[in-house]
Amino acid sequence: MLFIRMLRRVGLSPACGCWTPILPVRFLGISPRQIPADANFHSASFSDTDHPRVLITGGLGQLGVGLANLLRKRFGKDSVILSDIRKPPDHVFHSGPFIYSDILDYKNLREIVVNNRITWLFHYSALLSAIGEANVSLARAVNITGLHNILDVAVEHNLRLFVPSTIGAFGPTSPRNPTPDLCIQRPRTIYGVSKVHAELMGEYYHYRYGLDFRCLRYPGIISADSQPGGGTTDYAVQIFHDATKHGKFECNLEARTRLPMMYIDDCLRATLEVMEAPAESLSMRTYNVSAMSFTPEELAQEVLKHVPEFQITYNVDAVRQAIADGWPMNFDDSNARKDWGWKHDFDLPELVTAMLNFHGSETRVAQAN
Ligand SMILES: NC(=O)C1=CN([C@@H]2O[C@H](COP(=O)(O)OP(=O)(O)OC[C@H]3O[C@@H](n4cnc5c(N)ncnc54)[C@H](O)[C@@H]3O)[C@@H](O)[C@H]2O)C=CC1
Ligand SMILES: CC(=O)[C@H](N)C(=O)O
Repeated sequence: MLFIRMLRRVGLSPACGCWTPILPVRFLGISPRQIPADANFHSASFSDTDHPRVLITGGLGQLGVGLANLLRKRFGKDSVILSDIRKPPDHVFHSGPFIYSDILDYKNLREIVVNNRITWLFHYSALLSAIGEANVSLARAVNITGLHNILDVAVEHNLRLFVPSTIGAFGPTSPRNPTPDLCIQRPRTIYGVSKVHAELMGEYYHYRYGLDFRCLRYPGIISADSQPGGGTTDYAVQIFHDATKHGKFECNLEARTRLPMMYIDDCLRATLEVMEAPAESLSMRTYNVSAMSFTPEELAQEVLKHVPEFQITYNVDAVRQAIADGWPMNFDDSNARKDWGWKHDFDLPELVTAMLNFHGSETRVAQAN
């Protein structure tokens, strides 16, 4: 009798031995916080359509604005709300709905989801690898406690949830060349530990409560019109800026440090594709995605083809180098390619051309003014 009561409490039926989805619903309180009447909602219409209604957390970092642009093209401007704890620049504020949201404030998150009838959530808030090592307790709060809030709000409101993971979810004892989806994961940064936790918690909530959790492990992402937020792969963004502006670049990783990388357009397209993939095509809930892999000296050689006077020097940052030395060198993304048809567009030459075109035109505009 006692045993049956225990089974019921954890949601197991003694007859079939199977799980029933008892939700981890928190105490239902009413948040004193209301979204101000003058919030920048651009008269969002929430009439029922086939389109998802999207919330992006941590949306003012390197990737969020680009993701909002892509999703707004597909689902309509007012269907996608960008949020962050920072103040948006004017062009972002005027490009579509923006709202303040601190992922550590659960009631505020729930209020936003309810008031805007959110159906898809892209959870981008995080402290990245290098900045996380400089502030472990904040990284632990944002990346782990914040994730718990996101998971709970997603399961409570039946959201489709995307959480990005990273090459940083692997460590020195993982196979590094190539790194498959399923292998040893013993990262040595708080960032990596929090991302392994996110992968496992998301998958657990999927199997335990039916949460539609989807996760891609991104490589280092390279973008032209947004700055990286404190990672180990940041050099591969800064190099283009310095090459066009100064003709030289000081790299904080060793010349032969090989890491997987991806152009932002590929990254954001992969994110939308996995979110739109039919559930039955997903044999897993966490996938590696990859495009290319290079070292600083290989990247510099490619830049040199366009900027003949370009020079690279090295001044190695010990923290970033130690992190990079434990990360994958090549990423095996064959499961993503097989299951939902992932295919990258940008290899190293196309990436370098796209980045230099952007920065070159910016520099020419600046010189003309
Ligand atoms: N950029 C990259 O190369 C890669 C990024 N990713 C993941 O993609 C996601 C987005 O990355 P990025 O845009 O590069 O990050 P980022 O560091 O540029 O931006 C993160 C954003 O989170 C916000 N944030 C911090 N604390 C918050 C809080 N308490 N509540 C709400 N927002 C908060 C920050 O204000 C910032 O705008 C992250 O989860 C990151 O781990 C994964 C692999 C590679
Ligand atoms: C690869 C990542 O997750 C990020 N760019 C970082 O370097 O921390």
